[in-house]
Amino acid sequence: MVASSFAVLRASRLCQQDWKSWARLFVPPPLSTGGRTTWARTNATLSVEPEGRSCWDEPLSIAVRGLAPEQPVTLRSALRDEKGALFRAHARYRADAGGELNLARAPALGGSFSGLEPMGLLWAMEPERPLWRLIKRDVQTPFVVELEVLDGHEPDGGQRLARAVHERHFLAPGVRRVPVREGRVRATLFLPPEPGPFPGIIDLFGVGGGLLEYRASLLAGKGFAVMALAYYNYDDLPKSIETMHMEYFEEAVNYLRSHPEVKGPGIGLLGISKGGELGLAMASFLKGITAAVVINGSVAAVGNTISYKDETIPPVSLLRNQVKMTKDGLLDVVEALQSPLVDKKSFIPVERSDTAFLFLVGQDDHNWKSEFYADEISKRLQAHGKEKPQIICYPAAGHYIEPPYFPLCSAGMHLLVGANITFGGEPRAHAVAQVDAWQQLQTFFHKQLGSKS
Ligand SMILES: CCCCC/C=C\C/C=C\CCCCCCCC(=O)SCCNC(=O)CCNC(=O)[C@H](O)C(C)(C)COP(=O)(O)OP(=O)(O)OC[C@H]1O[C@@H](n2cnc3c(N)ncnc32)[C@H](O)[C@@H]1OP(=O)(O)O
Repeated sequence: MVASSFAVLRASRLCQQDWKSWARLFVPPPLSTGGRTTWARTNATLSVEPEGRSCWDEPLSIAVRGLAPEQPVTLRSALRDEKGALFRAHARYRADAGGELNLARAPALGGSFSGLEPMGLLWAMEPERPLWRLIKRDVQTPFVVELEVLDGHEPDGGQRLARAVHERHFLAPGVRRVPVREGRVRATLFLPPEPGPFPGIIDLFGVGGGLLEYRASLLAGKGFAVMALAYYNYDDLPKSIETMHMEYFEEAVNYLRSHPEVKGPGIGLLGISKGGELGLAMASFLKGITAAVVINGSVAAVGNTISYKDETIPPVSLLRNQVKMTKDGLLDVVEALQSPLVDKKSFIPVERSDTAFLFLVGQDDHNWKSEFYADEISKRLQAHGKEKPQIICYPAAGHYIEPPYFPLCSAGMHLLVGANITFGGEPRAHAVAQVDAWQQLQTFFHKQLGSKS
């Protein structure tokens, strides 16, 4: 791993609105009636559809009924992650002439977002704890989202008129979760409801390691057999890694390809960030990979060597003097990796691959130059007579392009750098990118891997 001497920077200025007391939410203040319109309606109802529960990647229909005509209200949302960190959003609205408010038709007038954003109360959530990323660790439990309607336009002040609690699940009904401990492989396989076989996909996250299952579990709900694969910092795998041995990943590919519920002949790969870089290396060195989706990946080995049999790809040089400081006191490392066109030995030999590629690129990725890497891969593949990859670029989207409705993580601790860095992205554009990217990658995998036969 890259050694780090950077002190951890405190970037609390980035922390969004500091809500003084969560407890105050539940203690409505008395209504002032002296000469002012009293709007509060105790018969207001908040409806969320589907009712009670849904999958995290499903859109919701949110409406309030029983308000006064043109009544100003504030909607608030909140959830806690499994570490107890609170994420919240709020937006100001006005009811229509009939005392109704439908988020599919009414624009938000301000708050955490503005304009017509039916899912803004989810994607615009911000962590109370600075630089904290919304991560789902246990996919067998939902995130519980609390929604509230408050009288007036003061997010901390108005009387609460209605409330709803909605569970956002990560396992669609019937999806099976199977822990995998086969040979050296440490993973979790998610299988759609029977019967199979299903197109198979290996899912890889990035630096930090561990075993994140939420993307694989959601994708299994779309008809794929998806194996979330750990490669370090999990179970009996190494805590850190100097060299990424492709033989480990080969074992995982072979395991999935030979699974009785996985349709052949080849499988798909999905990787983000370092996971995208690894996906590219797997597609270059290993057999049996028909399709790969790389989300903001690198074409160079970064931070560690990649090895397969007697070949090694050394990491690109770090350009420490290119690390910048943002006005928010974060490091910007986007210029801090040497180009693989200069450090040529660090360029992953993609030209050897017969895999079909889809690159999903956030054009405001500040982790590294994802768009440049995708373009260079495309040039290299075509120069070697290989199929031109599909590249989809998302303006103003940052590094962590997640499944729909995950709030943007625009900055945070980077374990490889050892400091808080900016990951880029503008919340609304990033939310749009996530919805599209999720659909695009499913369409791509269905086309390349075939639907279940
Ligand atoms: C010497 C100078 C160097 C100069 C360098 C110069 C240039 C470098 C230039 C460029 C470098 C770019 C290289 C980038 C390459 C790779 C890019 C990526 O891969 S981006 C990351 C993508 N990764 C993932 O998506 C996987 C994320 N997974 C994880 O992080 C972990 O699995 C985990 C979810 C955190 C779980 O792991 P674990 O159970 O072990 O976690 P812990 O609970 O023990 O926490 C560990 C650590 O993480 C902090 N943490 C935990 N949860 C969160 C959260 N939700 N949000 C923010 N932070 C979280 C936690 O506080 C712990 O931190 P600490 O130990 O400090 O307390």
